[in-house]
Amino acid sequence: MDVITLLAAVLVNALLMLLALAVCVGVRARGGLQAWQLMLLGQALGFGMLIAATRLVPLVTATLGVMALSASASAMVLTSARFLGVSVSRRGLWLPPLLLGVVHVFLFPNLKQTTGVTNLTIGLQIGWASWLLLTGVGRARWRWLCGLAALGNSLLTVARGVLVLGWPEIYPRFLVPHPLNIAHLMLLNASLVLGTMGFLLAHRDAAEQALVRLASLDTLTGLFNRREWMQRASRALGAVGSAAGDAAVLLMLDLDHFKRINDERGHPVGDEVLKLAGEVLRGELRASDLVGRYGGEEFCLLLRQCDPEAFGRLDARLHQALRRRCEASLGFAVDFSAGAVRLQPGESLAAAIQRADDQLYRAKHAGRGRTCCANGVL
Ligand SMILES: Nc1nc2c(ncn2[C@@H]2O[C@H](COP(=O)(O)OP(=O)(O)OP(=O)(O)O)[C@@H](O)[C@H]2O)c(=O)[nH]1
Repeated sequence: MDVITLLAAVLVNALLMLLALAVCVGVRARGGLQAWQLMLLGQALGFGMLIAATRLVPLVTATLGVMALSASASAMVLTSARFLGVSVSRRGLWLPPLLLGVVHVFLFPNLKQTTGVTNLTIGLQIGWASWLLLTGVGRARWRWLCGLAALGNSLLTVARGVLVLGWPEIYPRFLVPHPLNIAHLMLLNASLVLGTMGFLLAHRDAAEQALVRLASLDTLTGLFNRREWMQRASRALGAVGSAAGDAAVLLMLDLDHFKRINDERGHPVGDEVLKLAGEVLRGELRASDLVGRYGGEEFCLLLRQCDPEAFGRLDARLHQALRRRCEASLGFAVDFSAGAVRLQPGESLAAAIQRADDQLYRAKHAGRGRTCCANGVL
């Protein structure tokens, strides 16, 4: 089989996938997919230059070709890191292509050395990507697909480097239709396709997770929205019913005179107060407690294992923390009224919320800035 044809096939394949990605997800696809588009572009440019090097100023075209391939391997590392949500050294990304270019110029046209250094460098770069992918956390299928494709590619590239440096007499020159060259280019082509499929899956997973987050969180405060909180609280309530003595408390909390804050200081300041309230609630509660924005300036809390003494302390802490946070950040204090009930075995969430709301109503009418409790909370 003709190696130039295979090289051209890699080039065309990379360009077609680049085009398909641009059409399907756009050239400005966020995060990892954009880096993968750069990786495909680097492959196309690199192999295009290597083909050109057979006819045109080989020193320049071959050097630019290996630099493009090395930059493309860096883009593969960047793609993996972005999808895995890890950071990688920037220097580790741009230094190999630059160094490789310089070294290539100095060693040219010594085939053994240029080929050895090029293959070892690019092989190790791809190995870095595969290591990130295969050791990353999570059970995502795409991680294994891309990681194994990169591992195969990396091992074969490093092996070529070792072979040419150690046993140059048996190393097949790149353009010779030797089984090793054919196998390498076929594997490279397959790994480009598998990598593109894998990272598209990763892109879809990330979009799905973002949608789930959007559907379950309140955008202003970052707390659970009403629907998500109700679902989680219902599930927890089931557990409370079965675990006698869980001593769970439901607390409904409503910021005081919030309309006045909006009217007198503006809606953006009102939004800031809501954000601070969200931060205070997140900061003061335990991981096992469930907090959500119930609507407007109203919040719902389900406090597990909350005995009367602990509840008294928490309630005082919440009132004080909100006043202090608003005073420090906005220059005026904000307080809240709240109603608390202890969950009864077998009680529905709706019934418990209604009881807590009655207590909240009492707190508002008793002068605000306080928490009213049904029997048994304190
Ligand atoms: N800035 C801002 N305001 C909101 C948001 N959601 C609801 N509000 C406002 O919250 C205000 C709630 O007003 P009220 O229900 O009268 O309550 P209040 O003024 O706190 O009175 P009390 O609860 O009796 O102390 C209304 O003006 C709503 O427009 C929001 O996301 N941002």
